[in-house]
Amino acid sequence: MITSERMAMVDRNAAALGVPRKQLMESSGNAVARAVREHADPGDRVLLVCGRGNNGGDAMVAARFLADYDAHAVLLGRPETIATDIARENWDALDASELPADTVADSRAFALDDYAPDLVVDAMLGTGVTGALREPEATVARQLNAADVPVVSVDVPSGVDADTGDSEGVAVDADRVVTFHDDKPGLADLDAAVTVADIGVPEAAETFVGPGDLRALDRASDSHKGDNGEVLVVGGGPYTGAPALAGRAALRAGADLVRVACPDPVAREIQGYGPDLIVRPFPGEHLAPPHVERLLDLAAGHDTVVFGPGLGSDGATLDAVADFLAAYDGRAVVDADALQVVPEVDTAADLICTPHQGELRKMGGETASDWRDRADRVREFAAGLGHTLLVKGAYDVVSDGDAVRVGRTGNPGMTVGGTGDVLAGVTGALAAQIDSPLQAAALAAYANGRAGDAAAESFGDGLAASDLPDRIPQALRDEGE
Ligand SMILES: NC(=O)C1=CN([C@@H]2O[C@H](COP(=O)(O)OP(=O)(O)OC[C@H]3O[C@@H](n4cnc5c(N)ncnc54)[C@H](O)[C@@H]3O)[C@@H](O)[C@H]2O)[C@@H](O)CC1
Ligand SMILES: [K+]
Repeated sequence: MITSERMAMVDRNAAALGVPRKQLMESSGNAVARAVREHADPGDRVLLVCGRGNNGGDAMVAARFLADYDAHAVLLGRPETIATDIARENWDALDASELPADTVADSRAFALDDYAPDLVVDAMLGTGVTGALREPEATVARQLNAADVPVVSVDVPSGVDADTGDSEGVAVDADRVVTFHDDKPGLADLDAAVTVADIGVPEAAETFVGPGDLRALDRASDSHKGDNGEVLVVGGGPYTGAPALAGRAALRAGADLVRVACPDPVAREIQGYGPDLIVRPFPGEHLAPPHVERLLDLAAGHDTVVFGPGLGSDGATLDAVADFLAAYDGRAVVDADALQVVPEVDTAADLICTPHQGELRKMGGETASDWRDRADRVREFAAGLGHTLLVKGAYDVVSDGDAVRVGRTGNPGMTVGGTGDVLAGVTGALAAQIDSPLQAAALAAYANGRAGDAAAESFGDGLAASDLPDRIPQALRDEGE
């Protein structure tokens, strides 16, 4: 099953892999023509009703594959109003090839009987539908539903929401649906036979995080209306730079506000770095159980907590981490030494754990040299743990115990200390903006690697972790769109 939102991401990722949407449309149209062949005989009259979006484009392609039928394409609207370049190119190709095609500008001009079809291909609207069908689509849908003619719908019956199966007004009552790439949740309860057509989307477009995944952020900024979240970084002790790097990275990944809770001496140093980070010091040299109550209060006012950068592995510190996690029920990123506590602790929190492979082994997980084997193991381990894992490596493997995503951006220069702190901060900020922890972690791995790649262009293997945060904003933009 795939939602329309995820399909749009995968589609963009496929284009980035060199399989553009027009090529997918060609496969889709071909699949539609194959379905026609199963339900009608050569010479039969086939009416292809095309909308002005890419759903219509699929049927325009199909018309080219049906030369041995009496096929006729009807565009609902004037050609100038076709919404996408690739649909228009396919319409122009029909026109230039002098294949039977005409346009219907308004509902009064359409009468199904004029075509006397043996079969209708419904390509008015696909996943791009919003609201109730407008005219002339609504009238055409009513005529199709009233007639005794078999209807094959392209991708989804026109008017039906592919994610929910709902329709706000009239929708096409299809006999058969040819849907693309993967089944859609909204098709399950319809009275139609559903065929899933493989249209040649490489598996890599789903597995490897790509520019399409950046859409998760666009959507997040629509729904949160500018509220990009507040992040609390809990870190510092033996190390000072780590929480500051994580905090700065979280700001650059779009968090509205970042506070760093750290021991007094670390706080004084972080304040010296500049005005961007708000510091909430606690007494002593390192985190310990007496600090936990105050941390919990503080955490309650934040969307996510990034736990771990520079905390160290003092016994009292690890006890404090365990106490915190046992009582916390929000969302947190856990990194570095704090990770070893996670498998033992019973927590209601929603955790994203970001171990490197050594830390994963310390948590009881297994690694493997081949990334595919590693992906299987990470998925199993995440399922057992009940949390999301982002296992760092040349290929970063992300899993919530169900789905797996792999980030393959980045370069060997990033083995320098501190890049993990940056990643933890970016993950915290994205997890404050994106609902799915899997998607937030996957995008964080991708953006961190891209920022590292941009830094390597200037500094090669001499890159430093502090080069990364300022390169995160660009790494979170899709320049190819
Ligand atoms: N990977 C993909 O996502 C692929 C998608 N393809 C096809 O592309 C379709 C999606 O294409 P689009 O995003 O262009 O969307 P659609 O073709 O579904 O519809 C978009 C058009 O419909 C209009 N519209 C929206 N709501 C309406 C309403 N209630 N009444 C009347 N008109 C309405 C819009 O103004 C727009 O012009 C898929 O369903 C599928 O058929 C395929 O070509 C291949 C690959
Ligand atoms: K359709």
